[in-house]
Amino acid sequence: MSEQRQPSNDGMHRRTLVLFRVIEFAAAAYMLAFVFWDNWLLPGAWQQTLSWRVAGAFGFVLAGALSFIPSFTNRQAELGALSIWWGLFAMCQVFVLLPNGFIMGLPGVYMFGFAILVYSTSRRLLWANILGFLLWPTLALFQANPEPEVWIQYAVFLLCGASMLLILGDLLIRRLRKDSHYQAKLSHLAFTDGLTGVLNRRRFFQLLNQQLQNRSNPSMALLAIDIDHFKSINDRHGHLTGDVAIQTSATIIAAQLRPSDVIGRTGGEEFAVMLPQCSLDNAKAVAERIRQAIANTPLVLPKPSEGEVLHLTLSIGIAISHADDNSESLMHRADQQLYAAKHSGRNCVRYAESAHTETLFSET
Ligand SMILES: Nc1nc2c(ncn2[C@@H]2O[C@H](COP(=O)(O)OP(=O)(O)OP(=O)(O)O)[C@@H](O)[C@H]2O)c(=O)[nH]1
Repeated sequence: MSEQRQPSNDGMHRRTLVLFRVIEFAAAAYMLAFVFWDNWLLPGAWQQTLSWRVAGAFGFVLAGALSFIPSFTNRQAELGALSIWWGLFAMCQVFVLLPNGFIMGLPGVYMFGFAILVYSTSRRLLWANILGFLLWPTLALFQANPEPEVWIQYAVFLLCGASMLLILGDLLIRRLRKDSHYQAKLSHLAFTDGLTGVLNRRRFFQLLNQQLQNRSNPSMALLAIDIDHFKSINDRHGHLTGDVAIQTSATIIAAQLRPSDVIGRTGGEEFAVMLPQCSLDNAKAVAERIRQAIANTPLVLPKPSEGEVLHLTLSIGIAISHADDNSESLMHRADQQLYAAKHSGRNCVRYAESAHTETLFSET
């Protein structure tokens, strides 16, 4: 039926990507800077820990660099989580090697814990991240085999940290979901015609222009559709009945289309249908199917004309796109054919063989 695409969120996507790269490269710089910090605090310790710090920094640089490869750019959350796990792992190895490293390392573990929250964009990732948060320090603890009281102290801090991250992560995920739900709702409202549920005029023409700019597409067909004598329906039965006639027409037209076809309401009782990759012969068949479906479906009227039956008819104009068309020129040709169909007595399909000829295709 009608295509209801989400708006592209390119601006936001680019900002997130830039933020991701800044975080990754800043984390790498931080890892390396602490080599010198340790040397100042603990003279000589940096030599022991250098390789793990460099390895940690390498993980961050790698994640940042991968984000420049197009196939990875949509996987920032997973990439970020992996790099943070790796950073945490490298940092835990550093703690094992430093005297009193575990006590000194707790703030660092927490810092990494909070960093993984940035990349916990789904519940699955949140759980995986919390597992990483618990796993690496515990493994490092086994390696270091410290005094029992350090074990207990560490285990308590880790479990407190993990539960805190779980609560915060869950709150963040709820917020993210609410935002994206709200965004989807807003774009649905902005792109959809309130009466019929098909695309509104603005969105239809946006998509039409996009299709026409996509030069890899062969010719497309555009149908301009208008309900015949609609004013008299309103005048005789009232606007409520007129609205029902418009809604019913949209539903019947949409039911005749392929999933890749797009229908929009372009005016009061006017619709347009985009048929991508469609020859004139196929477009004529679709238009004729639509015309017949409407003509053969009697509309049972609502109150106050309950019980009465109305027979709607459509006039349809077809235009086939040229290489240099934009939405206006293509719509203009389809409209010309629609007016020709109206002048030929309505309830028929008209199309142009070429730019200069027009042919009456069907008539009842
Ligand atoms: N009920 C209802 N009527 C609408 C809506 N939008 C436009 N109209 C009415 O649609 C009618 C369109 O009439 P015209 O443009 O004269 O066309 P027509 O009577 O269909 O005549 P032809 O197109 O020549 O067959 C007008 O009376 C508008 O007020 C709407 O959303 N609901």
